[in-house]
Amino acid sequence: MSAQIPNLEKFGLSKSLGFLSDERPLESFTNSYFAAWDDISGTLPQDIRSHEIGDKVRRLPILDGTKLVTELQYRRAYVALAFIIHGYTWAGSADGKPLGEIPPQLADPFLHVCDHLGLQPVLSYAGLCLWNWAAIGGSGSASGGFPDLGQMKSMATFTGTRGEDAFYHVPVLIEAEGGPLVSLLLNAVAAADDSNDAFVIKALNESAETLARMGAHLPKMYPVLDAQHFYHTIRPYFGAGVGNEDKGLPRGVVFQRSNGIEEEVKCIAGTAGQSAFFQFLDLVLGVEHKKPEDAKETFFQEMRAYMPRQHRDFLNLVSKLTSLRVFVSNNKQNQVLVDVYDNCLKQLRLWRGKHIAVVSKYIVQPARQAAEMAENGTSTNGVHDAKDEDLRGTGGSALIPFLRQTKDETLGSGGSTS
Ligand code: HEM
Repeated sequence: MSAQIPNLEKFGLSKSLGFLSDERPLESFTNSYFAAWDDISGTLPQDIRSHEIGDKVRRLPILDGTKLVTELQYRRAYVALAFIIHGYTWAGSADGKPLGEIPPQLADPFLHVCDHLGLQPVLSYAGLCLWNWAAIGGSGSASGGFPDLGQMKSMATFTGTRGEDAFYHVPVLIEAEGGPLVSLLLNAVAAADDSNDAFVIKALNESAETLARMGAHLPKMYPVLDAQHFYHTIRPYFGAGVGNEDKGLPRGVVFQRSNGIEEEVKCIAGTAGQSAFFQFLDLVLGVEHKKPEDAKETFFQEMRAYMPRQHRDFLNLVSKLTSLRVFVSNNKQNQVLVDVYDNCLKQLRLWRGKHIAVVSKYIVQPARQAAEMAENGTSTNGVHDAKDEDLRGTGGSALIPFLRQTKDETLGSGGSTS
């Protein structure tokens, strides 16, 4: 009897695009009632530069979030409101101090939208990447496939630069490339349950090829996104309640409701570590990550709270399936099976190695330079704590040791890493 494989459609997932879903994100609201949110999110880079964002938000009417109808409208609202809230927080006041109190014009609808989508009230990976892309001038590439980096635009950004677009869209390209693996690997799990070695071998071979193609998208970031621009100008806008207590958000982020109630929240900042796709790969392939000694859960378990409810529920079901690692270790006599499994894990490990190089360029190196400048007294932006503080990931992880550990845990059968 085949294993109970979850139905992708029920969780809003696509057979070809995986967690990106078949329906493309809305570029604007079809209901003109929400036009004010489109307007503010559309001019965010200019309003941030001029610090007009604070006044614009205060002049906003309180729109009724319960008038949103479809999932696409809710996602559009999440992207627009989350970007406006982070822009308001970090650039809303002319004196440069963050504004940790979010007024009812944003608080009321945003908390409703997050509740509906099952998301924490903060700009997370779904808002930065999954639901924040469109093809420039139409549906896709000239050849009819998924658009490439130069053909994509964001619905919302903080700086309006192509570099910021690339930071959001390279993950989208990787999710799109890897999308077919969701149904393929689930079918492989079912085939393993039916002792169909031939199908599992074919699926693992295809998966290894797809993982290699996913890795080829990562360097696309390099020519478009400048590391200093990312580190000093874009990344600070992702800042959330956790880790910014001494940077002007002592109570985290406080949502002021129109009924007078204040809701204090401390969330971590958005990171691609919140991608459900990579957690899916780890689960079906049987990659296990250890939690730090002093922690209640792994980084990956913690990140599930920051995924849309549908994605979290899907992963919970997948985590109950028997992984392909178990099937391979029960069939060690089939050397072809062992080899294709090991090759697949090797490709995932290589992807993680390439990702570490990206993180080194965009966080570790600029953080070191900033720390050196601060030590030499040549810093102009008051960065004194780069060594201790900024070498943590956006999601709060201990960055390079964490990413190395994650890569090293991506083992082949019998613990192989070659
Ligand atoms: C400038 C580009 C990037 C930077 C600076 C960056 C930074 C980071 C950091 C710091 C972490 C550690 C977790 C944390 O946030 O605390 C992380 C994890 C992660 N990132 Fe990235 N990242 C970048 C690009 C990407 C891309 C393009 C993807 C593709 C979807 C991606 C996927 C992941 C995943 C899946 C993890 C979890 C660790 C793992 O599974 O290996 N990142 N990233």
